[in-house]
Amino acid sequence: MGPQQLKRAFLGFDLSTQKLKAILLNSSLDVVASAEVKFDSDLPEFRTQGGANPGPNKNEFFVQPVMWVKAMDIVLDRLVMQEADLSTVAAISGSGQQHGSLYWSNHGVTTLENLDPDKFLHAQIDDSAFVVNRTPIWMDASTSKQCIEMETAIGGAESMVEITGSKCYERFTGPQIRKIYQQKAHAYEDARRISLVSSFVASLFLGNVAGIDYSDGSGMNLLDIRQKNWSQACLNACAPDLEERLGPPVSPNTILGNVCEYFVKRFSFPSDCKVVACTGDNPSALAGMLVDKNWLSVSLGTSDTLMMSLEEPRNWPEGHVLCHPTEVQEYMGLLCFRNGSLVREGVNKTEANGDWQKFNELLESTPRGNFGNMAVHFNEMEIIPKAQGTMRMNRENQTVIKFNSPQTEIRALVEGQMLHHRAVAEDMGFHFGKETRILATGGASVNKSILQTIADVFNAPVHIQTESEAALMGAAFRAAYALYCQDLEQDKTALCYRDYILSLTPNQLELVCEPHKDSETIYTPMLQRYRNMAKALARGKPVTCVCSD
Ligand SMILES: Nc1ncnc2c1ncn2[C@@H]1O[C@H](COP(=O)(O)OP(=O)(O)O)[C@@H](O)[C@H]1O
Ligand SMILES: O=C(CO)[C@@H](O)[C@H](O)COP(=O)(O)O
Repeated sequence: MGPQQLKRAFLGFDLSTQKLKAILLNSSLDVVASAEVKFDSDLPEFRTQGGANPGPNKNEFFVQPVMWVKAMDIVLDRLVMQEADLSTVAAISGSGQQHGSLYWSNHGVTTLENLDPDKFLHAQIDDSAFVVNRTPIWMDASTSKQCIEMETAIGGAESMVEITGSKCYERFTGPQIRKIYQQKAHAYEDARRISLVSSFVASLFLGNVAGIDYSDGSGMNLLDIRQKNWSQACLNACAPDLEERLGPPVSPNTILGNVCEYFVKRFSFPSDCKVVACTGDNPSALAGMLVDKNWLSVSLGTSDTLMMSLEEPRNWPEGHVLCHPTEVQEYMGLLCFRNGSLVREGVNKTEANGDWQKFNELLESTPRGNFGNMAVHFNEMEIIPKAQGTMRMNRENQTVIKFNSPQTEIRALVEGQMLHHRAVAEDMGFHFGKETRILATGGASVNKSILQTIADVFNAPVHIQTESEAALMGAAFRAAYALYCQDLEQDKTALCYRDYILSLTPNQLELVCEPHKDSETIYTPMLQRYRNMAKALARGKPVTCVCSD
């Protein structure tokens, strides 16, 4: 490594549901600075709760895109306050919450191309930069009509799965774009370009609307995941003249160009600092986890997700197959559960005064299996199964309104969530056996009591990494790898992504929880009971109640 390379740093961003995070890694991929902006508390003027605003209609959720622009101003200033040397940044990449979309006006695109370094980004990229100022995010589940229309237009859900890797899901970008086309026809007409949250992050640094990468693009019901191009049939089923608004999709390893002058003048980035295509936060987490194919990756962010690498695309009736974020010939499987951290946070507030330590003490004070008391908490419309509501069942299989102790409530919640995740994964053909190992990441992965419940319910050891934010690390790692590939150009001896990153930094995995010996005996029968409860909720079955457990 030459002296210039020794000074190289890599900058990663993660614009997820509740915050914008940034991390600066040196050439050995050690963390040298990090900063974050929490939307609810740092930007209260946008009145988000858990990073989102509820819309006027049922199942609608949105964000004002200017909030994300403002967050970028603040997070960069916070890095500078830590004396992070941005003049050494050789490459930048990022990740973003999946499926959310931004609609650039003509004026917005022109502004982006001519940013004035004397002003904050948000003073320039303001409301007038977007034709939709309440922009839909992944939590929005209001597009059932558009999902049916798109699937019908291309010959049914199976065809949609075959082409795009997923049947139509309400939060996916295609159905969301179609809703805007139908309900805000003028805005759609005026939208010059459409970005995903991830490609929006890249666009800011590029000073130009950036291409959508194959991996995050797989969460739109628009990309042909085998051909790695927009599917004409899906575009036609969605909205007119869409291809020109999306621009050509790009490989996640693409160097999009140099950072724009704004960042050179305002923050002293080198003028040849590269902007690498950004991707979705779940693909980015997989890129940050660096595990091989025997591992199940679990992200406990706002949503809970399960992820795994796949050599070939599969046609799953539920769940998602995405293009892989680092191995261009490969794919990844993704299951997303919407009722994750925010539901745990809610129960923590009511049962333990919002104190996670107390929450954990109560969880640990109850036995595995919770004496047969079980709960399903789908506070918001769940993704698989499509169901909403709460159900509690005691050991006699009677539904109850509330359990009579906070500890029973807490264990029923956490076991219920993990049983849900396991049941859905098993129903899709996954087998959790002796060889299964789990790697956890995301905000709730710091909680060992929750991780122990995962170990027990999945009957598999659970590990964590030194950095609990795999999506953020994945962003910076991908920036480093893209630069390495560029340096080697056509060299066929180039290391693959994982080998290259591991050649610079060891993947420090810490085994945090092993399953108890009785786990399988306890949780196997509970899985079937759980499935019945979730099915009853999905059918909207009226609940017959007794008073308590
Ligand atoms: N000690 C903890 N125990 C359980 N959950 C926690 C703990 N600390 C943070 N969390 C959860 O982490 C969530 C945020 O995770 P994070 O990965 O930052 O979210 P996102 O990436 O979706 O913005 C919060 O909603 C919070 O409930
Ligand atoms: O919708 C999905 C994945 O399909 C969500 O996982 C979003 O990508 C939001 O991620 P987090 O903020 O919860 O990490």
